[in-house]
Amino acid sequence: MAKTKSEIRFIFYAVSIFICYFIFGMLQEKINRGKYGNERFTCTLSLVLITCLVNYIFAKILMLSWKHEKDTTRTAYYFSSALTYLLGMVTSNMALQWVNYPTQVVGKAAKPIPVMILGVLIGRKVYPLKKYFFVFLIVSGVVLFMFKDQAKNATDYQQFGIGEILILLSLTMDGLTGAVQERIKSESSPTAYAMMLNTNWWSTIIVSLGVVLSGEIFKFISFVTIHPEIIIYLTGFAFTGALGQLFIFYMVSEFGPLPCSVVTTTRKFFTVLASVIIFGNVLYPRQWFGAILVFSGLFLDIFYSKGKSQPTKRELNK
Ligand SMILES: Nc1ncnc2c1ncn2[C@@H]1O[C@H](COP(=O)(O)OP(=O)(O)O)[C@@H](O)[C@H]1O
Repeated sequence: MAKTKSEIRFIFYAVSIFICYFIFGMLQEKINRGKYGNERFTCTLSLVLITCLVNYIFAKILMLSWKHEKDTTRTAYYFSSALTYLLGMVTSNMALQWVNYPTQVVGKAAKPIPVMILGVLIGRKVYPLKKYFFVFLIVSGVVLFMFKDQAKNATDYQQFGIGEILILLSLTMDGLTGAVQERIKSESSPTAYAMMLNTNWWSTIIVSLGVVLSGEIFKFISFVTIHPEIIIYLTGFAFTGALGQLFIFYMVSEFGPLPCSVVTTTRKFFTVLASVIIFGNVLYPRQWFGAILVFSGLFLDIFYSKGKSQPTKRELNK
């Protein structure tokens, strides 16, 4: 019975993440890759500051409404996961100044891999061998499905450059965030709200310093004054991000960072799949193969990994 309930919650969180981040993704592209007059928006730190601040306020409001158990998580854990979470966002948004949106999304679709590897090396998590295989199937399927063939024109051919390095850095940061979250989850099992509140509190402080010390704040204010139309995108971006993040933290605190990254990665796949179906585009054989890999990986994972996860300390103490 409890099992079915937790499965229903998993599906509910996953669908909510899909919906929120679908809108979030469109706005992210609009903000980072859109043209404003003949200018581009490049205030990445300010953008991340808005995200963290709104996430913090959102969690704070939610926490006001009911009583919570005392959170015993070490501040050093929250601080380090906040720092890597922040660097992960800064580098992935910065990458968009060098590579286009599909390239960034395909690159970041590999997220479950660093989350898994660093979760084992640093987060003290143990996975059965088959779990590596299923995750590998899902990630390779998503990447195959979304990967765009290189442009035939030699001048369009892009070298491995700053954008790609930023994506790799971002993936490493995401993996480290997951690893620290894994430890938090197993040592003190805080609520989703407490995790969201503390992570965003520390990241807001760190990124505020960055925005002020780098002087980006002035550039941001002048950009918004000249192009006020961006405010509506920024508002929508922050709001859908905060709502989506609430479900992300529900997922992380209840099921862990790996299932969470598998959901966010398949979300990207389903977004592209839906647009292919809606616009009646034909799938290339490579995409068919990718889709089969994704569905096989998901299917196998659901049927063979069920109930095999390590219980948390709190569950053991119950
Ligand atoms: N484990 C996590 N802990 C905290 N925040 C997360 C986590 N996973 C995702 N997020 C938040 O959700 C946003 C979207 O994540 P995701 O869909 O994986 O896309 P991205 O490729 O931008 O990382 C991230 O920018 C981050 O703010």
